[in-house]
Amino acid sequence: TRTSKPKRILAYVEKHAVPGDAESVVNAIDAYCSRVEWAMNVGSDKGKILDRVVSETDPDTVLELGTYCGYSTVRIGRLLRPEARLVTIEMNPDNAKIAKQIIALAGLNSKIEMLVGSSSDLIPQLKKKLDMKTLDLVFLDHWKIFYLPDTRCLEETGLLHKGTVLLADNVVCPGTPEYLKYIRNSSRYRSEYFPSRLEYLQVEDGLEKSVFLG
Ligand SMILES: Cc1ncnc2c1ncn2[C@@H]1O[C@H](/C=C/CNC(=O)c2cc(-c3ccc(F)cc3)cc(O)c2O)[C@@H](O)[C@H]1O
Ligand SMILES: [Mg+2]
Repeated sequence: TRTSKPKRILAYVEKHAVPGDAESVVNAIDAYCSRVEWAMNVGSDKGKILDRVVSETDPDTVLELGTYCGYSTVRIGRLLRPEARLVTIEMNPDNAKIAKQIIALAGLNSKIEMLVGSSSDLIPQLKKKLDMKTLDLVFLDHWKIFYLPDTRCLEETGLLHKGTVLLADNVVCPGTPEYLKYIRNSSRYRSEYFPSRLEYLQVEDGLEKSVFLG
């Protein structure tokens, strides 16, 4: 069937990345999306901030909302300890299929589990399904209107603990106004904005890091 952008990204990664080398997978996607066609990966500028937050948090359990092609999934997974676990949720089965192959190529299958479905359906099941005690880090990068309802759901299902870090992409572009208004005004979070650039462009964007205070 006709190719899609995720399929073209996978083809480029298969050609240019080194199997088992997660760094080369990240670099291959960045090379393709900066030279050939733009794609909504967190990218290397915001990716460096993501790397620092992941390393400082040193999480045992990570939840990613919105896998897309798996760029940030691999970016996060490559920094996790062997016993750490990353669950990534993706509702588009075509994207999930591509991302699974990219994650496998990066050699990260042992640390990463992908759930195919809507986050609003799957978050309530996380607690029992994966024996998820609580989450140490959540990376929000799915449709921007879902950031707030999913955060509320995470609170209500008891998946957040004192110190859980929420890291949200695109709080400037495309923007997540309702989420920012809630999280910055809530006494249950301490938030910090990290200014950066929209992936592969010179447009302002940034990440919002919010620590749950319990
Ligand atoms: C509730 C639910 N459940 C499960 N999967 C879900 C889900 N909601 C979405 N997904 C999945 O996640 C990805 C979608 C990501 C959405 N990201 C963006 O829209 C985005 C857009 C830009 C952008 C910036 C400037 C422009 F001019 C145009 C676009 C940049 C970005 O970084 C983005 O992340 C996609 O794979 C979708 O299936
Ligand atoms: Mg994004």
